[in-house]
Amino acid sequence: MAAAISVLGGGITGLSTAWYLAQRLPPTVRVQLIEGSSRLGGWVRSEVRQAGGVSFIAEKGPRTLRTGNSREALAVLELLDDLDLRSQIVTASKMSSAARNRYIYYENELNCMPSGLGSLLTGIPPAVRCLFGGVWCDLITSKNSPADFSDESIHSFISRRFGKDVDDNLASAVMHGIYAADTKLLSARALLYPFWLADHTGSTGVIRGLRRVAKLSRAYNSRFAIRDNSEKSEINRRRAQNPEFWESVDETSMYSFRNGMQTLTDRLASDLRSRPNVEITIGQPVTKLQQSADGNVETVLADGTKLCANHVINTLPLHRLGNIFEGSETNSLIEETPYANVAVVNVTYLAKNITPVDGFGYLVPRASASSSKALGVVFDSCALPAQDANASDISRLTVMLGGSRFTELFGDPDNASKNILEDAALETIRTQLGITTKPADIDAALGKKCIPSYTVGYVDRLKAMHDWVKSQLGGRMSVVGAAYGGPAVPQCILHARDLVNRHLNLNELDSPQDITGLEEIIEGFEYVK
Ligand SMILES: C=Cc1c2[nH]c(c1C)Cc1[nH]c(c(CCC(=O)O)c1C)Cc1[nH]c(c(C)c1CCC(=O)O)Cc1[nH]c(c(C)c1C=C)C2
Repeated sequence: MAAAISVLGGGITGLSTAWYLAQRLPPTVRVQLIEGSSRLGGWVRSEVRQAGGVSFIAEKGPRTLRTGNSREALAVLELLDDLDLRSQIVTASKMSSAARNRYIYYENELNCMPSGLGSLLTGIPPAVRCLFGGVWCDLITSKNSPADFSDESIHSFISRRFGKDVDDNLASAVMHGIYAADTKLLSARALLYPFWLADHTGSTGVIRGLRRVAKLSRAYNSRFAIRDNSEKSEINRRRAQNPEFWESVDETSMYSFRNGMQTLTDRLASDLRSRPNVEITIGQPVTKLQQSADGNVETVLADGTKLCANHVINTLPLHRLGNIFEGSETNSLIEETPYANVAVVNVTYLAKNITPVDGFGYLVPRASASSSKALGVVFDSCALPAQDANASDISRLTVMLGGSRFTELFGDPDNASKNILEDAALETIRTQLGITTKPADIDAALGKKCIPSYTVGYVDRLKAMHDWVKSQLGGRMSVVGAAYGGPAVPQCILHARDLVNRHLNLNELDSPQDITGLEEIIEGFEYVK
């Protein structure tokens, strides 16, 4: 058999994994990308819609990317550079209202989050006041963690150190905006690691402990910070080649593309299609993964086709993994990781500046949950006005509904009614933003099981997953994606790039490599007291 690698899943992780492989492997090695649904791109979906004679974009999944000097932000920028997408970018400058004004819906008002110490001088909104008491609480409260514990919920951790209000008013809102999940379930160890470590490894409280912890969390931080001279010189080379682009990036706080985020996945897909060593199969879910008689990996598809490869890189979500390893025991990460259901309702008005305030949008904390079915609202037109170039007199908003309360509020996600979701979005806009105008367009889409929840015990379960992956298919499988290295688009892309580099550094893809893709993530959570 000629050398081949299979990549399972055609979302942003699968596409970028296949792209890095195709880019870096010799053309004699085939890359097989397999997607079960009828389209590539996964949760990244930018729909072009029309109303009142104008067309506009409705993002159904992630909608913006951040700039900055982190490895993940730079990995995306490098990828855009390679895909020649620089001219498609639309940006929000660091001085824009979208970059500076982010709100929390608290006590029936939009509370603007401080964007620096200066902004505190103009008044402290009610939602933020608990922070001062919270800091004081941490400074004066002696160590109060149980002697022997390995993890706790974010809610428990924050309440214990900073007071319950800091979670109820602020942290729960932030976690809604990232994971669409409840801090009572999410893991403090996994998601607030430096803070958790400061508390866990000392007796001085979290804030005083952070300085000491900088050393202990070096392995964790090294996942996010530019590592060595070769990474630095690569960025410098690109800066010298395209100085205007990189200087404009320095002024930017976030960006997307003129025609939405799908520009990125579409370009990855079209680039892959143009490569003779890449084969793409869509519309065929994987039903089974097994070792073939010659020791390689056989991917069995729904129509019975068997694709053989020397190695398989699995980007499928955890809830799809269990049933393709027939007869083999799975592990706790696969069995116990819940995924959030989020309804994304795009609402468009034929009027400019319809929101009472300018900004990125707002998040709803637990403290306001009883009066809100929404997790938050994004002011899309305000965040990236350049996306409305074809229709300057419109306002696009996105209402996010559901999360851990989806079933309680809207019933079984499998039977969720589009009308009920759209009505809930309009009610949110009317009661929270005071907008009573009829929209020109409204469209709800359900992201069923779209974001993995890193719940309490995640780090230990990740280690079990590492051992399990190693034991499968004779060491010829690795995993990558939103369930492991973080759910953000840049995290998925960076994880894919790091994994491909790790594989290629070993060189011999036709023998078992024993790389799981989880090594660095697990190392990040290790420390010596
Ligand atoms: C479909 C809804 C999503 C919610 N969270 C995510 C999605 C796709 C994933 C996500 N969102 C953010 C991050 C952190 C990384 C980052 O760039 O900051 C992740 C992993 C932050 C974020 N939250 C919202 C936006 C517009 C962004 C920027 C990145 C992006 O476009 O996804 C708004 C928002 N997202 C969700 C809710 C409930 C919400 C509320 C206003 C859930």
